[in-house]
Amino acid sequence: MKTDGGSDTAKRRAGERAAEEVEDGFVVGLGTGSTTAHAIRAIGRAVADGRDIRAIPTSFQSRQLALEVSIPLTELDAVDRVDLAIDGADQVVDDPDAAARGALIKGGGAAHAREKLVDTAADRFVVVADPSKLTDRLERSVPVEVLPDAHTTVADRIDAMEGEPTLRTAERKDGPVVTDNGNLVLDCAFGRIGDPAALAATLSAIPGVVEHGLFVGVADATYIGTDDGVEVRHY
Ligand SMILES: O=C(CO)[C@H](O)[C@H](O)COP(=O)(O)O
Repeated sequence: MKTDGGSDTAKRRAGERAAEEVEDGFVVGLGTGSTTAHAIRAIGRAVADGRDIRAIPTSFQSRQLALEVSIPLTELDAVDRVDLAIDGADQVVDDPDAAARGALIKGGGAAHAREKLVDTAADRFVVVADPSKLTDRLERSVPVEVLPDAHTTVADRIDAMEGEPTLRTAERKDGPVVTDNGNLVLDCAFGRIGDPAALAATLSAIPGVVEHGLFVGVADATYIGTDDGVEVRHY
């Protein structure tokens, strides 16, 4: 499983604190990544204690973990509502004065298409993060999932926007990363992103783009695990 710079203690605190928000009868969206994995394990313990919870995973990885800890699974088209989604992030805008406060870059695990689907469908979306994810301005490369046929045409469009697209390559397979949806990922560097909402709209409009990892105005709160406790930001 991919892990980033933050301490595992901080990730665990954030994940377990978010899992406390899951009530009896809830349908919960399960994000992807090492921080969310702590929430999934905690939800598994709540299920083992008799709590009635159903979950919608956002990736093969979160589905496998949910099965391992015996959380009953469901699908978006089988439920009337998703009460809560818990998901990690690669960067979170944490400047109280920034217009884009709470905006995220996601997709470090190439799961951002399903994550965006489930996170935006939820009544409440809680981000779980450690302090290494916080920033005053988004500046990591933005993962862009593309149809395989479109990877060169989308890359050309990104170049024309003065971005730098790089086809994500697999670590233990020759060739590119293939997403759970059978698509490819271009990691697109734009430097410091001044207007994430405008960039998000531009990327969404490119033919062949399935989904990008900019989540703007989507999160309701971020739970930041630290080595001392958990800080909560509400948006
Ligand atoms: O967006 C994601 C996967 O597509 C993850 O949520 C993000 O990469 C954070 O992962 P981690 O908690 O392991 O740092």
